[in-house]
Amino acid sequence: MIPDIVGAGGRPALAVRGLSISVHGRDLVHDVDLTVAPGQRLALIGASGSGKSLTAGAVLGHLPPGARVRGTVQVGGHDVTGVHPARRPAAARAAAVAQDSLTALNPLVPVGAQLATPLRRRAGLRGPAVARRSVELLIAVGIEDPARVLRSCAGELSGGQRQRVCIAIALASEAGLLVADEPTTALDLVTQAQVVDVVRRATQEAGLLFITHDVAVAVALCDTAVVLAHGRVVERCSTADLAPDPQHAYTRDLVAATRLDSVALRPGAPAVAG
Ligand SMILES: Nc1ncnc2c1ncn2[C@@H]1O[C@H](COP(=O)(O)OP(=O)(O)OP(=O)(O)O)[C@@H](O)[C@H]1O
Repeated sequence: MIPDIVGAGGRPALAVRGLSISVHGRDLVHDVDLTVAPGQRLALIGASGSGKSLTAGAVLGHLPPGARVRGTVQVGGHDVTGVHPARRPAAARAAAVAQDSLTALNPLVPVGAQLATPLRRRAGLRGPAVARRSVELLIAVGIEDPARVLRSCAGELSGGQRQRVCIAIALASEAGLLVADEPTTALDLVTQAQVVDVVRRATQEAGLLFITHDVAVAVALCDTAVVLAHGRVVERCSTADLAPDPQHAYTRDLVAATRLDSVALRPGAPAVAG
């Protein structure tokens, strides 16, 4: 039973309970609980190796060979623990945005064709509706010249444009949960702020699980924070309390290591299209 269900319809976008993961017998994630309501943005924060990506992998159904999972993962109210993404019901769909947009996109296939796949398979669109929705999605993520970008391959786009395209592809599947694993890490500060703004606008209804080691980005984008250290949750709080009042020594170290003065990242900062 899940005690803290929140959000529209009484179903959380994501409910993780007692999640433990071992890989080849090594215990790496221990007893993690996470709840994300529709429209809620939760940051899973931790240093490198703390278990963020393994946790995200369990949510998405992408764990490495040799991984064993205990506990449960529910997406949209459906138990998807250990279920391959292709075998999950439509209501339990999670869309992913990865850190490296260059490898996330097929370098040989134009953006238009990559965007059309989830629009046909997931959103059920056909004919001219696919092209119309593709343009709408690219405009929604701040692409100024959607016609050119639809014709382009990944290598012809800037890093910021590629990451916007990846977000558009994730949105195209109309999933109730977006899982973004360090999607801004490879970007410069200004582009990072733009992508944060796009993700913020894109998750008004879907839940967001945002994986990051960067407290500044978490504070700018998310309402809730869960801090992971050595595979265990050491702190959970509102992001508003994270920097001024970190409770755990590990969180204090993460906060100390972060630039919190980035004006560009502040919520409500003007977005620059690119
Ligand atoms: N395929 C794998 N086989 C064995 N160990 C793994 C595997 N993937 C991750 N690990 C180990 O699990 C631990 C957590 O890794 P994970 O990738 O989840 O960390 P992370 O917090 O996402 O780090 P980063 O921010 O560097 O991506 C690390 O000790 C890592 O070495």
